[in-house]
Amino acid sequence: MTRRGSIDALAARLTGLYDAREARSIALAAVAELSGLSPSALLTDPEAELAVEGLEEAAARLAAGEPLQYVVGHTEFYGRRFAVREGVLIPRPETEELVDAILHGEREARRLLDVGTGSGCIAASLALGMPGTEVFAADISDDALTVAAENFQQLGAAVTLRKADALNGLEEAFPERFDAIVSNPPYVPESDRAAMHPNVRDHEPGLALFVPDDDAIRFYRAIARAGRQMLTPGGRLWFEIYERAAAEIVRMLGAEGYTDTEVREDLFGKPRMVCTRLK
Ligand SMILES: C[S@@+](CC[C@H](N)C(=O)[O-])C[C@H]1O[C@@H](n2cnc3c(N)ncnc32)[C@H](O)[C@@H]1O
Repeated sequence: MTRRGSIDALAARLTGLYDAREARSIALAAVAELSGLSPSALLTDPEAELAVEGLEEAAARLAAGEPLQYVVGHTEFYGRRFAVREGVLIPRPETEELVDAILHGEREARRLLDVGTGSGCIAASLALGMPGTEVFAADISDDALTVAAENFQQLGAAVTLRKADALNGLEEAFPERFDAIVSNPPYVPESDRAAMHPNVRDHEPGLALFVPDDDAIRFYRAIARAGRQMLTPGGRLWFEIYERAAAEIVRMLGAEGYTDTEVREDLFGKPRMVCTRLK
């Protein structure tokens, strides 16, 4: 088949699951990845013959709704390649903004903790971007801990990784004192599950995404409470948040003893990040 033919055939299989434009861009990225050619090389010589090993298997997985990043086994985050697979959340571009804000806002930090590290994307980006800072990371999921450890090793990121429950006993798992605690915790209310795109809902781990509707800010509250003991005086919390929870999180942080709370918007203009300081 020609290069164009391979892309067209895959895009046709994905249409319905994705809109036509997205289907085409996923097909192009998948064929590029599997053929080892760049998307621009594929497009500049579309009539050249192309034999791609593994394309049929990849196409079947994509047509079943599996995200491209799981099928190819990696994604890009803050300029680096991270391994991802089923059981671990695929890092999102909004989270790159959180990393960027911390790299600029925590230049003096000696010790940082990332709670709910997933693929390790935040912790590794901070460790590599702040060579003088000791970085720690926690997750409750064994799948996440395995993938994060692989990514830290592959990227040469010096991160101390521990299994810990953010909702229970975080202080005991991390007796060190931190200048900042960072988290992009699960924050999607269960009632939003049905409206999510099936490739997220049916393939990414529920443990990484969902919280009960009647206590959607539970992770923020638990980390803020633990932070009173875990942070150095004036230490800061950095959270990625669900846009609709911003006001409730700000109120809770005030009640838990934090000050100078700031809500920042993401590239799409939605409240997405909170930074606050222990009084
Ligand atoms: C939204 S994901 C974020 C992953 C990664 N930090 C990122 O930004 O891509 C939330 C993470 O929290 C972890 N998690 C869920 N419940 C937890 C708990 N009780 N204690 C610690 N981690 C938890 C999940 O396994 C998942 O890796």
